[in-house]
Amino acid sequence: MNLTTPDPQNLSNMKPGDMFAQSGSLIATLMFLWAMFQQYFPYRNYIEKYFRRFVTFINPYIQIKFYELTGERLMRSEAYSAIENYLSTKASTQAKRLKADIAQSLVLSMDDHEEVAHEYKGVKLWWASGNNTMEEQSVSSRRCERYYKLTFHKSQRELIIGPYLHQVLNEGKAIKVKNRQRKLYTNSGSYWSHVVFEHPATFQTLAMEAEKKQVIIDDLITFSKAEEFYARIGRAWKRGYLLYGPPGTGKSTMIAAMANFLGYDLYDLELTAVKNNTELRKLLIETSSKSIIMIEDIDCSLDFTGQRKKKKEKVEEEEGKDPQTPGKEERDTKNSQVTLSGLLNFIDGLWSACGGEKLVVFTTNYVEKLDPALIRKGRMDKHVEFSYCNFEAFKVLAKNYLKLESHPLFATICELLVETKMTPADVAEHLMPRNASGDTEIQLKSLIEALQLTKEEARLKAEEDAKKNESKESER
Ligand SMILES: Nc1ncnc2c1ncn2[C@@H]1O[C@H](COP(=O)(O)OP(=O)(O)OP(=O)(O)O)[C@@H](O)[C@H]1O
Ligand SMILES: [Mg+2]
Repeated sequence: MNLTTPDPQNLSNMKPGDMFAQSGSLIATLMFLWAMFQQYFPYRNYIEKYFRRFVTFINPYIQIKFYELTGERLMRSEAYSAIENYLSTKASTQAKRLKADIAQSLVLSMDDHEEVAHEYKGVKLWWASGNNTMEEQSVSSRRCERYYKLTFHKSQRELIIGPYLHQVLNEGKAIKVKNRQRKLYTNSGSYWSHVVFEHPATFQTLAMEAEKKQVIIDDLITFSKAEEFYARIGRAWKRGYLLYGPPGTGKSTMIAAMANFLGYDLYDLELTAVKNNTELRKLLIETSSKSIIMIEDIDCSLDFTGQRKKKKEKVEEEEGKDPQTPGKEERDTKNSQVTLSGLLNFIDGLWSACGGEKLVVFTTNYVEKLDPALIRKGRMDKHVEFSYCNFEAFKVLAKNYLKLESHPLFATICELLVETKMTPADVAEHLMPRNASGDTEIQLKSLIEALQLTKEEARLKAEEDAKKNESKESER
């Protein structure tokens, strides 16, 4: 037998196969002898135990197997799928046989019985994929038990089992979140149903001052990385946003951009369809982590305090209407008994912490109508005002819609936007393509005309209001 001693310096970075080759296939010989032994020796079970102990003793490598299915109910193991995702980014450059799947984009992972080598902090380790075909006991069928096997030198045990595996699992989970198909949930009663979320809005295409946008982006990044911070200060990992401003100024568009930016799912909660606080709690417990829960037009979702109802009845009486006849808003909300305290409980109660990493976003056209308890800091941490289109927002729209960075007509538009209130939605409408020729001047001129018209209308209205005020004062 030709036995060579491996260099101890390189021992821990040597592939197990190379190591055995260098040691003159000692183990292969032992295995052969063992096979012979098994066949002819009657006390093989007893000896097998000692033989395995001996092999383990002389083998300097540790192997860890991560099986795909775990538990009595054979659920897919989280560790397995995290490793699969982690290796999909690392292995696709090394492995020769890959499996392909499509989530948000093409995802490649190692095929069965492939092996790739890695290095972590100068230490070599090997990942291999494999499967065992198992006979099912209860059902007369076979199932395939997939696994990933990690091999490393036993001198590196602490480094690999500790920091390395921690990194693999975390990175793998993050890749999974990035690659998954995100969902848009809506509730009918106390049940969520979902479709694939495919809104194309991004912060880049959102017409808003660059500085204001950056503040929001930074806030979102800080939030998404603050798991440890929230745990340390003992607060649920969630953040409340209140977006307010006139219709068509981009509140809903911004929520879609936030979801795309963070890679979160979106839950569009229709409060008027929720019967009571119990149903609300059920719905909210079912929301997953890494999600945005949005409640649009919160001011007209529910009659939270009763005060508003009284106020409204008073106004209707003043206007000579019968307060008993329900308006549209009331008809919508009368089936719902969700209360303000029910909603507040959800925002800062115990079960809002379930799952963690959630944004709660409210939108309204009338921030002044909201109950102060609902929007105080700590509940709605960040208030973002959406306003009429200014020149900076217009330039974003012109770039998106017309691919224009500048144009001689921009100066006129800039002047008009200072004097006129037009929403980004209306501006965008004028920038939509009008003809196949792609002549952008047509859109810009159409916008200028609309701005001039709006300006004139506003001037006439202001004159009319002034006259009314004058006549009221002269009456007094
Ligand atoms: N700031 C913006 N940036 C880019 N597009 C915008 C912006 N504001 C409005 N739009 C365009 O106008 C349309 C309507 O905007 P959006 O639904 O976001 O308004 P909103 O503020 O949510 O209105 P509402 O208060 O009525 O719900 C969007 O589809 C988008 O194309
Ligand atoms: Mg909206």
